Amino acid sequence: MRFFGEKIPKYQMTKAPVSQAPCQSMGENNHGSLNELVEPVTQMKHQNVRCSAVPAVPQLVVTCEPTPSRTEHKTTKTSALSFCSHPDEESVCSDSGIGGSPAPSLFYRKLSNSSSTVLSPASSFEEYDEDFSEPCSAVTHNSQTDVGSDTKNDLLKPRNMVNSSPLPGPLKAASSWVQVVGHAGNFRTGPDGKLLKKFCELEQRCLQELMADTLRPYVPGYYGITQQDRQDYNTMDNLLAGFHSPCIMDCKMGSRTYLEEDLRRARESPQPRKDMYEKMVVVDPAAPTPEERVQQAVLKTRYMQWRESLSSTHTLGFRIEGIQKANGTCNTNFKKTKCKEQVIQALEDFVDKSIPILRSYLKRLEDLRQVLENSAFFRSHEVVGSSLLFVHDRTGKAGVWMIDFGKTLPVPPPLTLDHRTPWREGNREDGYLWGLDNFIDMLTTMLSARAE
Ligand SMILES: Nc1ncnc2c1ncn2[C@@H]1O[C@H](COP(=O)(O)OP(=O)(O)OP(=O)(O)O)[C@@H](O)[C@H]1O
Ligand SMILES: O=P(O)(O)O[C@@H]1[C@H](O)[C@H](O)[C@@H](OP(=O)(O)O)[C@H](OP(=O)(O)O)[C@H]1O
Repeated sequence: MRFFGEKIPKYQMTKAPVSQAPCQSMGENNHGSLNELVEPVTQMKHQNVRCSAVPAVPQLVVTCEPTPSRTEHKTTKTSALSFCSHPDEESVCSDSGIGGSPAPSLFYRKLSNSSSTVLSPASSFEEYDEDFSEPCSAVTHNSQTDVGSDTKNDLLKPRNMVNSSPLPGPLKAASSWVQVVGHAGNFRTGPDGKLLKKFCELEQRCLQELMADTLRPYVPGYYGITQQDRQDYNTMDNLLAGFHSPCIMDCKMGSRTYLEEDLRRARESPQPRKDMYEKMVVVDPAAPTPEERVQQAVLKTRYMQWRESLSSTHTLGFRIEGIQKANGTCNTNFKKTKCKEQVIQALEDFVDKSIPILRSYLKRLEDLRQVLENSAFFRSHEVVGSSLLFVHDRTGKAGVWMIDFGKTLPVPPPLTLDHRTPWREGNREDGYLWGLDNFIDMLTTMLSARAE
């Protein structure tokens, strides 16, 4: 969801139609549809107007200590609106290792969503604390078992992105961070224990707005832009701070993982991707259509829809992306975790069958649901590809936060979303609350089963 190099995110240039799109018929309890790309929608009339719901972004300047080990000095950010432009920057990772995004200047590739259970580079969280010299290299995950992945490059590139200078004492907590899934090379640990995520203007706008919304306690605190080595980062709280050897789970929320705008772009200028074809056939050789087989490539939206139907995204409105256990074991092999029983089994394993932890998560999610239902931000945004990050440790401390707002878009007023209505193209609904309802029901079921 990164848009490095883009002048203005395309998503902000388009106002999606509200009612004129034809409705795909979808069964009950199914918030997704696999057909959108098969039949081009000719009745849609998109207006290319700038979305007025996007507020002006105040200039933010955050400076931080230069990296002593580097010859390049950081420059102070002067304009919060300018994009970091890395048009030549190669994809930092690829699950397939064969090509990556068709538009490398616009998108960053994803690394860490592995299809296998792997051991974290460090065997336990405590080890990260000791590793002052390379905080992220020890904590950035890579799927060494991903088929076709260019493991050497994948491992090296993220490390090269890391500020490898020794950190002074008070920053020790900064090294206590682990990335479970997501695009490699997107993060750095920053000063004062903060987390730096590669700049994405959409995400910045959301985080800024969220700081003034009732959702604030449920998102990482946002501290503006930090520039390091000529790269801009959004600076945010490290949600793992204060946990000891945490267990971490990333769940992607919603019944849809691509934007309506992505569909429109795919129709207007289809860019079949070989890397996604490869990822697809590794999981299911029979999945590509004959046409895709000839092309040896699939559209991203088609790949995303396939991933949604394979996992619990369509049936439950959320899916588990990855789980890191306290002992450093990391499992990102949840692509086919689809039915309730499979999800419950993964959750039981995640909490190590702990009833108090389950109760804490349930309470936190119920509170979050209440806040979401009344949040001005939430009602006015299509929240796609965002995750809930679950964190607990052996002391019994547990928390859940919303992360990843790179594909969260304001909807054109007066449109508002309830996040439960099944998606029909044009209504912008994302199924977030439907997924949260299902999650809460599942935890409730798990707890009542244990009470029997
Ligand atoms: N504020 C945070 N505090 C602690 N860990 C975080 C935080 N934000 C992200 N992470 C870690 O980084 C991972 C990836 O985060 P995020 O989804 O924001 O990245 P991404 O590269 O945008 O992912 P995606 O592939 O879904 O686009 C999370 O699973 C989590 O382990
Ligand atoms: O989990 P998988 O199967 O590896 O697939 C990736 C996943 O859907 C990411 O969410 C997506 O990034 P965005 O959410 O940012 O679109 C990425 O697209 P990308 O390859 O274009 O980065 C996909 O490759």
